[in-house]
Amino acid sequence: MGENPLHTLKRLRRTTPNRVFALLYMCALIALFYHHTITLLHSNTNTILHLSMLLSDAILAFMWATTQAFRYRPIHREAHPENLKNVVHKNDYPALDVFICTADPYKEPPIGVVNTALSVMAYEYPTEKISVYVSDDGGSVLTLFAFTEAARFAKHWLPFCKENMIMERSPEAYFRSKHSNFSEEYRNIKILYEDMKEKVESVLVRGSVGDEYIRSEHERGAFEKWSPGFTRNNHPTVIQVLLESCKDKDIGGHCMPNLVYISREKSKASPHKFKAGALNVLLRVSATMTNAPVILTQDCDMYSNDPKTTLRALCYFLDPTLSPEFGYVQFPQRFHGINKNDIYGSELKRLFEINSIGMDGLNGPNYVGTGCFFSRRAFFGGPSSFVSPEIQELSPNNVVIQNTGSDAVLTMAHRVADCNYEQGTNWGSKMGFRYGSLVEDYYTGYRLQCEGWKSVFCNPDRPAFLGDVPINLNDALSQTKRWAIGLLEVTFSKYNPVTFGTKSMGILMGLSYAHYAFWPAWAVPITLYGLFPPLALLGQVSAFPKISDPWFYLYAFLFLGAYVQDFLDFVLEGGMIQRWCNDQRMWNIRGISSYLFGAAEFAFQSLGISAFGFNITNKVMDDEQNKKYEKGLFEFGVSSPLFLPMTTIAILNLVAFVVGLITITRDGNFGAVFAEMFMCGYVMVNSWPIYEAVALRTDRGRMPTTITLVSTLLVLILYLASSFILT
Ligand SMILES: O=c1ccn([C@@H]2O[C@H](COP(=O)(O)OP(=O)(O)O[C@H]3O[C@H](CO)[C@@H](O)[C@H](O)[C@H]3O)[C@@H](O)[C@H]2O)c(=O)[nH]1
Ligand SMILES: [Mn+2]
Repeated sequence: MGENPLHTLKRLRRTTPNRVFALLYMCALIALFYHHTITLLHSNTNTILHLSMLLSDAILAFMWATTQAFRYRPIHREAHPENLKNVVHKNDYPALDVFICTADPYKEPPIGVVNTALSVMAYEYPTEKISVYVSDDGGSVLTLFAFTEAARFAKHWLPFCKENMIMERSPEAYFRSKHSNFSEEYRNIKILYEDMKEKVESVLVRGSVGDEYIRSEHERGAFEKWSPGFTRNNHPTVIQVLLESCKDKDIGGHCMPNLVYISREKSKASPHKFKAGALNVLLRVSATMTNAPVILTQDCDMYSNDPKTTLRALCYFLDPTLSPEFGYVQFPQRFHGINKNDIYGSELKRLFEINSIGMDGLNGPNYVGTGCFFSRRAFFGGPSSFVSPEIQELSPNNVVIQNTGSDAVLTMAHRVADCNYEQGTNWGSKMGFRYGSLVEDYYTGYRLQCEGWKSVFCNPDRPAFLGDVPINLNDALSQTKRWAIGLLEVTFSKYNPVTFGTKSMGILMGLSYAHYAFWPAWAVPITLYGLFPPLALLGQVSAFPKISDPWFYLYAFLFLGAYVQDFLDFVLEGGMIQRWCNDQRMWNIRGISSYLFGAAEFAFQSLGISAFGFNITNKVMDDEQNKKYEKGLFEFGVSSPLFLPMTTIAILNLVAFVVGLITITRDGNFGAVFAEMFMCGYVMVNSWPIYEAVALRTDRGRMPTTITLVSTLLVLILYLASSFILT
């Protein structure tokens, strides 16, 4: 294989400068803590201020240390699917089971889920080897209806894509990108699609499947499973084989892939474990039907943007030289419809790309919930410590001999989808996707890697998958708030990455996972840096060294060093400068909203005061909001408590800055307050959309008056309180 490798990798040139800089920065940090110590020892005033700054800097320094793991050995990989033919014949490609999760037809419109399914069904891959399993946690007949329609449409769509070598195999994306081809074939397929879409959407609006849409007794039988007592939280299992490989043919007479709809049994009496629970049901049901050795997990909005993606993944699966510990290939989450400057930092480039290439040079990237090809074996214990499932049929090496739709298979499939099936088994603890965190993706990948599995990051230029992003601030922040809660669940478990992770995987991998586990800790320095410099200005005390003090330059170096390096990381990975500016703004905003509230909710839950769930991110496009998003305007609009701290801090810093300016013009000692003024200025620049929303806008997306009023009150309270602390 030497001449025609399946994949290659190269180490990035920035590695050595990164390491040198890390040493330099570490020395600066030691000096900083020395300075903190002497300040605390030598002054007997403003102890709370100094301790707050010390705590903030300690957390920032710890987070800095964790990022060094990502910068230690970043690599770029490239897959060469054109060389696959030298290694294996098409007929010997492994079978592929695709898992698509959806959970609410009103937040995740079924037509979108259908598009995702169609895009993978149409992969450039032997069709009879593909099986698509759709998990519907919404337990909705509307979603099943959409999929019965999709099964029919697929018989036209798959041959159309393959004959015309189409790249966008999600019909919605295809018709969006190509609206000027007027061949008859194009027109026909478009009519079929529009027709399906209209039916699916009108059924959704009506909330039930009308008689006129039911085409056979078989279909009627399926829809009648929604008997009167059927609710999304309490219903029996529904499994519907909509297409059966090779029994069903497309219009050209070729095989269709398997397409199976599953809504697992739900009962109020047993916890369903959200997405991890759904994925484990899919693991088991698919085991009874096809038991493919390769599994692809997909969120319902993440459609395939490149039909050759599975072949890229195969380059790693079929390489005998990769260690036997190879567990999964992760493609980054990438998105469509992000506005030009990415105002909400939705690209999450650091999370999905920059940190991933760093981990790729170690044991491999973390799992991000979607766009990931797993070896089925990875869900059953470590590479050399197989954990056998409770029944032989679920074992990763079991060969299924009966047909997907046969009675025996269906009986078994129903059995393993029961809500009580997992009682007394290893599912969720030692087997399958792991329970115990709202970020089941992060947690599962982490546990697999602790068991010894390695992974690979695959980031082709053309995005392999594209998904939706939240288009209003509240949705965007609620999503990261859920992540923060999920991460804290891991941090405060016995699997904390600093202890358990470093022990199982070594210091660098442990630090990589610790970086995420401690994300919510950013709330502390970001909040304190938002409060103390302006309060110090107002109280005429100093939080930082004066400009004439040599220590000032240490602060300047630490601030600029971190910022410039962050900027370079972003831009060298192909990021746009404007997007970086918004990315760092959103980092600040998340710190004082998502992370702060996530930590608070986690604390309440731990004390038994409240319980949290998985709030699904909205994927419905509101036209008015979308227009504003396209223009790059922040959408506030709702009186969300998430907006309170950021508005308070924005107002406080503005007031302090103005007061600071007045004192400077009066007394003329600019150098004494430069650092505090600079921090206020920095907060103000990042708060620009907030000022706009509070004072300048009149549209529905402006800051609700209650938020502004409460925030102003909070500023007053903070100011009064600070006069007791700062002396
Ligand atoms: O009880 C549930 C809740 C969610 N989902 C599905 O999980 C997916 C992700 O949900 P979404 O609301 O889109 O959350 P995001 O925050 O956008 O998702 C990210 O974060 C999640 C963990 O919080 C991961 O599961 C996802 O893969 C990752 O993309 C969707 O397909 C949902 O249908 C379920 O199947 N069952
Ligand atoms: Mn999502």
